[in-house]
Amino acid sequence: MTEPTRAGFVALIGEPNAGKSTLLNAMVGAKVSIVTHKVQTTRARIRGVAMEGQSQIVFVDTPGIFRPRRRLDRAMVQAAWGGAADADTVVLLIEAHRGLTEGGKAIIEALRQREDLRVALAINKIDKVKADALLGLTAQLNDAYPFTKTFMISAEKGHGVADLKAWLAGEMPEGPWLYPEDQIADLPLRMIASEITREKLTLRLHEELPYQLTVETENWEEREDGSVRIDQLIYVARDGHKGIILGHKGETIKAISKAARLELIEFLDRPVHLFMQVKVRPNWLDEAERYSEMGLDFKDGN
Ligand SMILES: Nc1nc2c(ncn2[C@@H]2O[C@H](COP(=O)(O)OP(=O)(O)OP(=O)(O)O)[C@@H](O)[C@H]2O)c(=O)[nH]1
Repeated sequence: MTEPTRAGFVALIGEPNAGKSTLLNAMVGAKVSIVTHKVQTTRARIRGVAMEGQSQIVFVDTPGIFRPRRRLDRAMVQAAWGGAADADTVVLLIEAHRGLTEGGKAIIEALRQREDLRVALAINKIDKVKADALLGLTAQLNDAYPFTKTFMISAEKGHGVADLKAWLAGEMPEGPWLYPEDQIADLPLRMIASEITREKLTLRLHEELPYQLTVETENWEEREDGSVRIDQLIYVARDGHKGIILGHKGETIKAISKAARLELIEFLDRPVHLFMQVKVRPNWLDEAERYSEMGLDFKDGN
């Protein structure tokens, strides 16, 4: 007899930088969500689809849950909790070397308020600590919350990822698959292209600036010769920011554009012509349209 098909949603939650995007990419086996060393890089509720036997696991990669101050931050937190509430299973990532931080405690406190959730614990970055340190941390975390199951993983090195994935597959409810088997992400290609450019900007620019800009893919043109022309706009809040992104004689934006183009060529597997323009829009952080482009809800007021 063949196994029944299963399909469901898994939300990855945790503090910024816990390794959610890295884990998602490790399970889906392709780069779908941008990964950088900087915190709070994930804005949209990006999904990746993983297959394991007869199970289809749809991952919701949520923005790090943190204390929101600005409107954009609040929209991100809203999206994070929205992702958790829709999920069949939630996986909380805690960094092994940081242990139970104040931020981690706040998330656990919030989880306690929601009895409907099934939450597994994944202690990530175990490559950074000694094995005996993990026992104490596991006990401490399981005292703080009744996790369905505990995993010790290194999302980056791949340790424990297969076990976690196999377990999640078994947790998915029986039902038909939600996506075609070969589809890895339901993000529109335009959004993936914007994310790739935003990642390159984040890697290249310093400090706060990456959080004060947004990238939109305005035009996507498939050409007869098999190549694609992509036009992107980078919105910044200030003139000064525009100058930084352009750099001396346009060198910075050229380097960013080149890096993004190379990645797009690899991702799309065809020639790419990429054009970027930087626009100053003092109020982009308060414009509803910018939010829907990022897959976030815009709330009136603050
Ligand atoms: N040593 C080690 N580093 C890891 C591991 N998993 C992730 N990292 C690193 O931790 C950093 C943050 O990882 P991300 O996957 O971007 O974290 P995130 O939780 O998605 O972050 P936000 O998008 O800011 O919420 C990156 O530099 C990763 O390479 C791991 O298992 N071991």
